[in-house]
Amino acid sequence: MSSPLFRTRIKFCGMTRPGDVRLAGELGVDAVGFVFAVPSPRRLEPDQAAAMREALAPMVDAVALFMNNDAEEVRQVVGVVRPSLLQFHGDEDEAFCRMFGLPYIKAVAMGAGASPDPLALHARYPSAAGFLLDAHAPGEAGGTGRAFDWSLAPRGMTKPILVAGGLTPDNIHDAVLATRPWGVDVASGVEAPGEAPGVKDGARMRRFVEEVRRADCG
Ligand SMILES: O=C(O)c1ccccc1NCC(=O)[C@H](O)[C@H](O)COP(=O)(O)O
Repeated sequence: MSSPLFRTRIKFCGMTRPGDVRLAGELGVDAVGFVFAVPSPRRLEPDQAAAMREALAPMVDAVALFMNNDAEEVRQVVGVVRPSLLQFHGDEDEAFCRMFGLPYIKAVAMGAGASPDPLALHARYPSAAGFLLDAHAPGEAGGTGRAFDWSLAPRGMTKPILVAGGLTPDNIHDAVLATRPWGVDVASGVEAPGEAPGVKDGARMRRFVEEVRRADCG
């Protein structure tokens, strides 16, 4: 997608500290993600995420991320955290994804050379607000720091596409130019080296945003 007025949306995922959430807003990031997927090292309890939501600037989306969580847990998170968007990474079907009455993004596994058919995706999830192309293989968790082959990103998707997986300040410029997505999503690529997963690095966050904006001008 390119137009003089277009800007690539940015989501920082797997936030675990209020200060990182605050900085994301100041940097002009469009959305932050709170992870409730059981296998994730970035997993939060609902009340932790609710506390971090308080640090969120106005007009920045709070996204709640799930992977095969049961409906009761999703409902509890929706009630306590009040996300504006849901993101599903598991085997959830259309009926499950839509039952919470919020817009949702469905993650699509791009690992192991997968090359999904856009028509089939739209047919399977007609109510999805968009799709997130992530580098993990089917059945695996995200947040791996691995990239997928961007040339396999499906073309001709009519709904917004987010590209994710292994994005960093060093490769995001090329990733945006290669895929021209609606948005990009990053977890480990803006984290502080040597720190626990979820601990973001202010300088990396800033440089990531700068590089996306540079690509938007290209
Ligand atoms: O981030 C996680 O720990 C995670 C766990 C289980 C399912 C999904 C998860 N993250 C999803 C995301 O949206 C990440 O931003 C995406 O996978 C990219 O991660 P990274 O390669 O670390 O930038």
